[in-house]
Amino acid sequence: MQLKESQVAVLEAASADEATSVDALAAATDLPPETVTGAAFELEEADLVAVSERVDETITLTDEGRAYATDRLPEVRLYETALEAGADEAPAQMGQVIGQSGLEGPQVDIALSNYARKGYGAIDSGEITADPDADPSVDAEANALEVLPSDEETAVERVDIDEKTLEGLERRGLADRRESTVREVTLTEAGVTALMEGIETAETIGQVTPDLLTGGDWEDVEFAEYNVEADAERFDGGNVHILRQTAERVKDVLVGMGFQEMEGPHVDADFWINDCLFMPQDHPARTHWDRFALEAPTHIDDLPAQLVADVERAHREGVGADGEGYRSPWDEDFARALALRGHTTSLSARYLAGHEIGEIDPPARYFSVEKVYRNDTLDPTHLLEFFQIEGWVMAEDLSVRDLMGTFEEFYAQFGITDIEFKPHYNPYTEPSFELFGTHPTTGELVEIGNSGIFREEMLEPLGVDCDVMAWGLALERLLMLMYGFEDIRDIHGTLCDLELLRNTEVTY
Ligand SMILES: N[C@@H](Cc1ccccc1)C(=O)O
Repeated sequence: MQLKESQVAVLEAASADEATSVDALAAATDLPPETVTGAAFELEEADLVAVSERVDETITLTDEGRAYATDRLPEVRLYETALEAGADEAPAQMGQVIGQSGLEGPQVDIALSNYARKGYGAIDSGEITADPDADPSVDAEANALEVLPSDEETAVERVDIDEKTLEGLERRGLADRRESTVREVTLTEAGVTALMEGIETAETIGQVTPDLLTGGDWEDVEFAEYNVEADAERFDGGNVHILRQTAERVKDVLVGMGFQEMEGPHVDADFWINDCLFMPQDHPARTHWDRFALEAPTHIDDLPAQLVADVERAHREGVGADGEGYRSPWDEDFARALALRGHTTSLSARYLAGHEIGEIDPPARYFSVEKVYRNDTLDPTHLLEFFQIEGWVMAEDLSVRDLMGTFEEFYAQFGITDIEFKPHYNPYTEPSFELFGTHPTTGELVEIGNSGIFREEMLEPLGVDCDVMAWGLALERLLMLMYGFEDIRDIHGTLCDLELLRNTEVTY
């Protein structure tokens, strides 16, 4: 029998009595694992070996995990120092204990945040106590760090550590879990017979070289076949960001619900952002604290004169027999100031006023999924810019039931079926509702949007004489509910979670 060199090597290294892993065969034959896998499959085809497959989970320590495996966990070091300082008898000064513990930088925070959680003691107004009954030798995380292998080479198959502890270590970034397919090769009877009868090596060429081509040898040699199933190195290619993917899904869903898309400027006149929405000019959101003003140009050139007059009248005098308006100053120059839009309701105002695509007749439904800008403080749920899912429905007779039903239908498409509503106030809607959803891992209520039915004072000057219900929903918060991350910075910016961005598939 004649076989390729790699096949002969694998056949000779394999055994009929026990299964040998591809990695072990690679070590024994000095061939790369992908070559061994290829040869094994070819031999299996010829019935000379059997190949079995299983998925193994390997767990390794990260750099930080390795450091704690040697130096001990920060919270354990804090506990031991606290004991030395007598904190099991009387509270000790925290600053002093930390100083003595030798903990530095971020390790201090890590120690503090795990100390009480693990029952080592309490920390209160600058003082620390140590629970005399706590016992670091039964600390599940500390013990796990000791038995976990420290590098890929010695990574073991699923060690005997309970799931909760492993999850804890992973969350703290101390251990990494990875799944891999392990293939094992066993000689078949035919394989054993073939080996006994003797096998000749037929040389095959894996790669065409310039020498082969110029020398003409390519005509005589045998080329190896491609094996598309061979194990290959893990490769992380480019990917559409999940925020962008989800924005596309949201658009698809809304188009499916009969909505048309609005477009408009990111920088707009306060007139469209605020005045058309019956937002008084002295509203706190209109101060320089909240908005990003433009340095140049500072003002829009022109605004529709009749509309400006109608909006000004609504602000000053109100609308309808009982309307009172704000009876406060209204200044066209103030309305013409340019800013980055703080919501995309500016687009709704432009479209409803007939300023974009002409007069719109009921029934009509419009949406946009676009960026808005707010001068907020950065925290786990706020960024300076985010995507708003804006939308409105214009019809003769609309009620709160239509509004709630629309949200239920929309969010159900993303698997979210427990929306809650809270009465709210907006100058431009009455009634108004905030929307909440439940975070899938923390169980906390997360605000996901704001909505309502546009009031007369807004619609009359815009020339709309039927009902309009409307909303602005946060795309990033929808993502939070879908994928369970807790910090918006996991998907944005320098702190983002690359694994999450690489591995998350957007489904709906
Ligand atoms: N503009 C509101 C959302 C909204 C739009 C339309 C009607 C009601 C509320 C916000 O940004 O929070």
